[in-house]
Order: sequence, then structure tokens, then C-alpha cells
Amino acid sequence: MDNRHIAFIGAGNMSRSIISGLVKSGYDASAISAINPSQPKLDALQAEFGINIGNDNIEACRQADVIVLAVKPQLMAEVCGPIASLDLSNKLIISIAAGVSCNSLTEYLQQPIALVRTMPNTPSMLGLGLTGLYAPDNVTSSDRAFAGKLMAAVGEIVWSQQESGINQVIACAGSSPAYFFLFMEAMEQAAAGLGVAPDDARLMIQQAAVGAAQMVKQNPQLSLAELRAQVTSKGGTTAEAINTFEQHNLRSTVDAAMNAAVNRAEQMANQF
Ligand SMILES: NC(=O)C1=CN([C@@H]2O[C@H](COP(=O)(O)OP(=O)(O)OC[C@H]3O[C@@H](n4cnc5c(N)ncnc54)[C@H](OP(=O)(O)O)[C@@H]3O)[C@@H](O)[C@H]2O)C=CC1
Ligand SMILES: O=C(O)[C@@H]1CCC=N1
Repeated sequence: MDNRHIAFIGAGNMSRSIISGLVKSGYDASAISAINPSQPKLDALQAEFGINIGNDNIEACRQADVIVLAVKPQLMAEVCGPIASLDLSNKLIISIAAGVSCNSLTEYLQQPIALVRTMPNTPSMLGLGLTGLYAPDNVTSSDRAFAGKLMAAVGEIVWSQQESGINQVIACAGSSPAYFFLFMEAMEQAAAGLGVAPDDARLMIQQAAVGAAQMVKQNPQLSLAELRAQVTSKGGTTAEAINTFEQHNLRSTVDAAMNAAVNRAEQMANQF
């Protein structure tokens, strides 16, 4: 990938995840800048990854070839306002914000822009991310390729043909690490109730989660139901646990949760 200069506007959790993955994948740290109002996050990023840091959004955007908009959705309009004074015609804009549409971003930046909307997730910090991407028709194949390679440096990528695909990615991958953490938290609490020592509980849950995820990854020929069946002896312990989940409507709960994530993204798109 050509080392275009990338400015991350907002140096929070998600920028940190992507920067970490990028630098670990060999992207030139001197071609990465992170901009943030508060200093401690910047100092930590510079110390850990050797990237450039600053507090001036405009100057960073002026110097950058690629601008990654990585602030909270509700701040996007305010942050883009001053950036709109720059000539962005030779720059690629990448947004990672949930629920801020291409139309809104174009309106905030007040000029035609080459814009790629993306939806990454925090496992990007380990190179195990999943990023959904969408680009309107005006974005060149070279900019699409750069955005794809950038996010592929921190995990798998999936392109959406429609902008609405980004909200599907939010439900399935952007938000979903939190679903797995919640499930593991619930297991941790139940383990405590069974009298398991906290360190042992964490280790057991962690290894089961990592092992199960690896089994999914390494056995694409097996459906998830088949992998589950391999654990579930007839009349055994797992069957009792699984029946309990089914009786308590785990599937409809998950369905409702994922639809709630999409609905919220759609609401946000009207709001921001
Ligand atoms: N977290 C996640 O799993 C994912 C998040 N996203 C999206 O990523 C975006 C960022 O989320 P996340 O990283 O979690 O949020 P964070 O709150 O961790 O990061 C946002 C950062 O923006 C900074 N900031 C605030 N105002 C400005 C400003 N005027 N100029 C520059 N930076 C500013 C904040 O600085 P300070 O703290 O100093 O105020 C903060 O460091 C959101 O739009 C979210 O939708 C997308 C996919 C996954
Ligand atoms: O919760 C959020 O809105 C962001 C988007 C996906 C993950 N975090």
C-alpha cells in the first residue's frame, strides 16, 4: 500500500485500534497523525506507536492525503465545519462514524468529496477486525483500493453495494464484540455463583471463547449448528444448557438486539 499521509481526527478507542493494527502491519508510523483535544491519549499513542500527534484539526487535514473522521457522531457537524474551509479535492475522506450518512458528511464539508464510509470494530487492534466499507459512485478505484487496503491491514473487509449495508455491518460486527463480552460477563457471574474462583472463571471462559472462535474460523465447511452438535451429547449436560437457552428465547432476544442496533443507526442518520 502506498504510504499516503493519514490524519486521524479524534484519537479515541477506535482510532487507537486502527492505528495499532496499522503500525503492527508495517504502515510507516511517520505517515500517521492523530489529532485530539485532550493530550494524554495522544502522548500514549506517540509513545507506543511513534506516530505524529497534534491538536490542530485544520493543519493536520491540510497536510494529510487521507482524513479519517473518528469523532462521535454527535460531534461530526461541529468538527467538519472548520475543515470545510480547506480544498479537499485531492484528499480521500474516510469516516468511521456510525449513523452519519454520506449526504450529511458532504453537507458538513460543503464541497464534492471522495468519501468512503467504513464500519470497523475494536478487534482491529489485534489485526482481527472486520470492517464494512461503502463508497458512492464518484470515488475512484484507486481511492477504493486504498481504503480497502487500509482497513484490510487490521482485519477482514466486506464492501457494501448500498449505504444501508453499513448498518447491517454495525449490527453484525461493529457492535457485536460487545454482545460477546456481555455473554462472557454473564458466564463469569454464573461461574461465581457456582463457587468458581474469579481467575479460574476468566481463564475457562476466555479459552472456551477463543477456542470456539478458532473452530468456526478453521472449519468453514461446518455450519455453526454442526459445530454446536459436536459438543452436544444426546441426553448430556450441554443439551440441558442449550435447551435452557432456547426456552428462554435466546434467538429472539438476539434478533431483537440486532434490529435495535440497526434502528438506532437509522435514527442517528436522521439526527446527525
Ligand atoms: N468503539 C467502537 O467499537 C466503534 C466506534 N465507531 C465509531 O467511531 C467513532 C469514534 O468512536 P470511539 O473511538 O469509540 O469514541 P471515543 O470517544 O473513544 O473517541 C472519540 C475521540 O474524539 C475526540 N474528540 C472530541 N472532540 C474532538 C474534536 N473537536 N476534534 C478532534 N477530536 C475530538 C475525543 O477526545 P476527548 O476524549 O479528548 O474529548 C475522543 O478521543 C464514532 O463515530 C463511532 O460511531 C465505529 C465502529 C466501532
Ligand atoms: O456503539 C456505537 O455506536 C459504535 C458503533 C459500533 C460500535 N460502537
